[in-house]
Amino acid sequence: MSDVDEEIPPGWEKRVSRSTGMTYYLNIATKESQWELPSVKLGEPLIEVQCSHLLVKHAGSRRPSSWREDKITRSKDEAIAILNGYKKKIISSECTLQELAQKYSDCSSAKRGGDLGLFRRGTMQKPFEDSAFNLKVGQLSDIVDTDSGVHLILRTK
Ligand SMILES: Cn1nc(-c2ccccc2)cc1C(=O)N[C@H](Cc1nc2ccccc2[nH]1)C(=O)O
Repeated sequence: MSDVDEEIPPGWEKRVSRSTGMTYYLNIATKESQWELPSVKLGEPLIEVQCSHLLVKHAGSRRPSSWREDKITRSKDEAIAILNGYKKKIISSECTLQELAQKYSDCSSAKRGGDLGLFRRGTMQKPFEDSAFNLKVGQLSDIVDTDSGVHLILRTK
C-alpha cells in the first residue's frame, strides 16, 4: 500500500511488533495501540473527542473545593500562574499532563490522570468544548477559562 493511501493521523505513530513483525499503530498521548490504521474521515464533522485535562480551581470557581483542598482560596491570577508553570513542564517534556493532573488537578478525573473519556458537543462547558474540538490529537491547549476554574486540555483521540 502506498504511503499516500496510508495517511497516519496526527498524534499516532506507525510501529512494528518485535514479536510478530506486524505493523501496529500507537497513540502518542494515551500510549494505546491498535492493529488497524486509525481512521480520520477528512471533511466529516468531528462527533466526539477524548481529552485529558488539568484543572486549577480558584476562589471564584463554581465549586471552590476539590479532593485536594476543602476550601480553595487562591485568586484566579494565582491559578493562572500555577497552570503556566505546569504548562512549561509539559512543553519541555519534564512531565506529562497526565502525571501532573494525577497529583495536582482539582477535578475528580485526577485519579485517571485527567482523562475525561470520549465526549460529544453539548456535554462540557462551552469554552472547554470549543477548545477541545479545535485541538488536533496530541495537541495541548492554551489556558481555558470555565466556571470551574482554569484548565490545560490535551486531546488524546
Ligand atoms: C466533567 N467531569 N468528568 C469527570 C470525571 C471523568 C472521569 C472520571 C472521573 C471524573 C469529572 C468532571 C467534573 O465536572 N469535575 C468537576 C471539575 C470540572 N469542571 C469541568 C469543566 C469542563 C471539563 C471538565 C471539568 N471538570 C469537579 O470535580 O469539581
